[in-house]
Amino acid sequence: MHESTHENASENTYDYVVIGGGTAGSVIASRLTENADVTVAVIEGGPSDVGREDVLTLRRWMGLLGGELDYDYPTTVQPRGNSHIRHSRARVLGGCSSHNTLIAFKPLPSDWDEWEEAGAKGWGAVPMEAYFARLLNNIVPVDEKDRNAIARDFVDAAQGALGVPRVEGFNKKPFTEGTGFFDLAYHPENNKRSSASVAYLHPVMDERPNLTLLLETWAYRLELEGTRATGVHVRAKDGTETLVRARREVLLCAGAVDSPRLLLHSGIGPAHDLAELGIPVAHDLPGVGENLLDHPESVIVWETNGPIPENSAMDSDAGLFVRRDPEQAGPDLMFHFYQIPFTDNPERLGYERPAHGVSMTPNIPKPRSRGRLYLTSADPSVKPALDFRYFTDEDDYDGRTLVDGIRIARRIARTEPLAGWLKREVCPGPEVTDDEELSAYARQVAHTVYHPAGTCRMGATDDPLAVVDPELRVRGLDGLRIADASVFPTMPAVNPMIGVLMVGEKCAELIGGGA
Ligand SMILES: Cc1cc2nc3c(=O)[nH]c(=O)nc-3n(C[C@H](O)[C@H](O)[C@H](O)COP(=O)(O)OP(=O)(O)OC[C@H]3O[C@@H](n4cnc5c(N)ncnc54)[C@H](O)[C@@H]3O)c2cc1C
Repeated sequence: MHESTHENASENTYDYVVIGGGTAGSVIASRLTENADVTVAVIEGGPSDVGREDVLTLRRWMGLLGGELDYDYPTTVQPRGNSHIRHSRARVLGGCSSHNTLIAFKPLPSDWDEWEEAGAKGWGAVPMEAYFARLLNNIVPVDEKDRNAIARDFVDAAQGALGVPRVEGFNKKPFTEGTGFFDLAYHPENNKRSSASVAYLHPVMDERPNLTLLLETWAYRLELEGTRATGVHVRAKDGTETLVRARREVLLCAGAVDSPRLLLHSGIGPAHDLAELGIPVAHDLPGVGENLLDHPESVIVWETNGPIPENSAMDSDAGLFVRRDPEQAGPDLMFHFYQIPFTDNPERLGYERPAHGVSMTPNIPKPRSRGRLYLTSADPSVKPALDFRYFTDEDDYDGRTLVDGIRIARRIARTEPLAGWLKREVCPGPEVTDDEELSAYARQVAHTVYHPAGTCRMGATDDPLAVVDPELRVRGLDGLRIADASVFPTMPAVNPMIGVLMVGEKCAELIGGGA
């Protein structure tokens, strides 16, 4: 790794400038620098994760949320949802793959095919398969020693109650339903993360003089010359401001919140909104910040008869997919099973956290509500507004899905061998039974699975609301691609990180800079 001194223009010029050393950015920087003739600078807002046990130990993930390594974005008031949700976004090398739970699902064929139908030509299931095979992360099933007895009994009870298949290895073949332990990107022998940074940057960062990591450095405005992006203005930890230049391309990988945020502050976005804030319009691109997607979830909590065994990979190691509507191409309800009482949101409504307990968190794989990210100030240090418009879809599909989720969760809880562990339902509580009350509860305590996406969505070149074309190039500009969760045209039914890593792999190939 080369240390930059910010001294002069030639030192601050690289072939490629990657903004955001997160999940997708780590993949791209690593792949591009396989070619020793190519120079790459990574602008990363956070510090290195090297040697940081608090980051590298998967099971410590919850301790990172809301802390100094979290950008911690609030949501706007959600009239039909929970206005108190804080969206964790990691400020550290590896990005959210350095503080997430590393559940590793290859997106389903129907997810990719939906992208292709949305105008992302070349992103269908068949061509995308190759990128999964390339991933360097250690993707393995939850190890036997990490399989907690109550999680095993949850899987048995889910299978018994619903008749869904037991799945051992969710990535082996496409599924519509099933229950089992997840695949995780981790090293079971020491519970170490196999994040994007661990898998892609750690093995090479001290060895490649063509890779420069500018850590704790914040990108606040793109440099445009006419319609060409030529670099980015950054501020280092000590306050020094520099222009980092790209000879070939700028690659924006700052995530679903910060990629559109940086575009907007650079005058790239809906012209009317920018003008209202006094930001000079460089390029009118109405889709920037639109199509804000997420996987919303709710929670149902039980007190257990006694303590739960300690062993686990990360306290939510098993889950369940259900397809209520056989017309759907994939699952339409998903559950994480937590071996802990997850009462953060219910406590606001007066519920108490039991000493020992478990939770099921039903979520909506294909939510229909769409939100929007926008700026409220021309000051780049002011956080953008995130209006997810949770539970606002016309037919209340999203709200109804969570009600179904609570009912299904109760059926599983009544079924052995899980039933014998459970003392009582803490929240919403057995007395809450009618649809309206369940819906009100489910939405008030709603949480996020932390999957914001879609705010710079990919689409056909002539789609006026697409932000990037199928080669990830920002429409109407040169020298600028985006590769991260923001380019998702639609939400995969499964957890998105593997999809983001695959976007990174494909982006590196599109650039053609690899070895
Ligand atoms: C708590 C949590 C748990 C999750 N669990 C799972 C899971 O188990 N499985 C799963 O599939 N998905 C999970 N996810 C979602 C998944 O982690 C994300 O969708 C994915 O990692 C996003 O990758 P990205 O490349 O889009 O952005 P990120 O990984 O967030 O990368 C963005 C990077 O850009 C940097 N950055 C941003 N703005 C700037 C700027 N202006 N200047 C410089 N640097 C900047 C950030 O510091 C960060 O490193 C979880 C997310 C969270 C938060």
